[in-house]
Amino acid sequence: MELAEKKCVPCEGGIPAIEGANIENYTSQLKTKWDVVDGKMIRREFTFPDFSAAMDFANRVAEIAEEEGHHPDLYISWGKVIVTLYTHAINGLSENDFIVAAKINDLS
Ligand SMILES: C[C@H](O)[C@H](O)[C@H]1CNC2=NC(N)=NC(=O)C2=N1
Repeated sequence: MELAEKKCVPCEGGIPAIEGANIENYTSQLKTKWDVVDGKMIRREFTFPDFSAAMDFANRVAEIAEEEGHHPDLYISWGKVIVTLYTHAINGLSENDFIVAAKINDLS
């Protein structure tokens, strides 16, 4: 099943983080490139013509996050949104991060 079709599973810890070569297995399923940061987060920068368009995008990301119960860190500035995903409960990456990334990719 495609990542974008999956639903996040509530995570309160107790599962191993996705690491090493397994991260590549997931990033390769994403339709655009997300950078892997410190081996435990994925990040993508989105650009827009102005602040308002960036804010609109961030609000659509927020809707996905609330629907999925899994929340990215968002940096919003003029014409730019940086989305960082990791699973706080395990201080690393879980499948939830890649599911939300795939759904965010489908916004643009
Ligand atoms: C039970 C519920 O799934 C958790 O509290 C969720 C909420 N959103 C979350 N978002 C992220 N990014 N990491 C988490 O560990 C997390 N935990």
